[in-house]
Amino acid sequence: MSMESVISIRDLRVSYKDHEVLKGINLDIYKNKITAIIGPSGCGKSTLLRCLNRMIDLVEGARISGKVLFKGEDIYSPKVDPVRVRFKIGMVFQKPNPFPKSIFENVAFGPRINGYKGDLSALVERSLRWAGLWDEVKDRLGENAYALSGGQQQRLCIARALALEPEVLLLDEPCSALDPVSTMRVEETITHLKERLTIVIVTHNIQQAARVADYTAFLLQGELVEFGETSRMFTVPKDKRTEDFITGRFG
Ligand SMILES: Nc1ncnc2c1ncn2[C@@H]1O[C@H](COP(=O)(O)OP(=O)(O)OP(=O)(O)O)[C@@H](O)[C@H]1O
Repeated sequence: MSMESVISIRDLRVSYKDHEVLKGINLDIYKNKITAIIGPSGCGKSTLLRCLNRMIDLVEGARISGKVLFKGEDIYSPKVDPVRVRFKIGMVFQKPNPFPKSIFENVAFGPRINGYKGDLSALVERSLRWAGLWDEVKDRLGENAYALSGGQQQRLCIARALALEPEVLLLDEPCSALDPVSTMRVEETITHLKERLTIVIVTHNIQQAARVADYTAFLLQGELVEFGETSRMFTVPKDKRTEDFITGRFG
């Protein structure tokens, strides 16, 4: 079966001032799959993720070259509006960052300012269901989001991203601030979500990649060492450096 690529990364290079941190990355992100980006601290995982929806534009001093094609169109083309890109390719960050507003408003806010014409309550409910949070919050939608636990806040941030109906969701170490039970809930949520959209997750946690990812990309010092199906890569890595990393010899 041939896989459909949603994002194609071609010879992507990023420098911060004179420091090149991504050195010509070529990678395809497949539709309705979960792709994990792993590698030791500082290898460029977050930088790569930020390039996929032009969040990198907001980083002062970052220079980028190469192409990121989203369904065939280069998102760095001058005629592309980065704000629209970020609607289509949403992002969830390491630390849950809900707005200091009600649970309902956190999810409704984006679609409303974006001129959503449909039934907002239905959209909020649907997004919270997809994020696996509805049952826990349905009777307290008016409460401040800060009253939720860290893990619930993170699922709320996922719901907030989903309310904009993205086709791809980028997650930057979404569980690193969470306890093991909350981590498990977020992982379950992500696993269900791939039926509806495409997911790219940066993780420090190799076990997490093994648990959730269909495909894994291993980065080292700004280079893509290896990419492939997670099950294959974690059992028969092609590169010695991949083997050393996943068996915990470094990183
Ligand atoms: N805004 C910035 N300005 C200058 N250098 C930066 C900036 N952001 C990241 N870097 C540098 O770029 C390199 C890659 O950083 P990046 O955050 O992408 O790596 P990472 O693999 O996500 O790291 P970690 O796992 O520690 O989060 C590092 O050397 C980092 O110090």
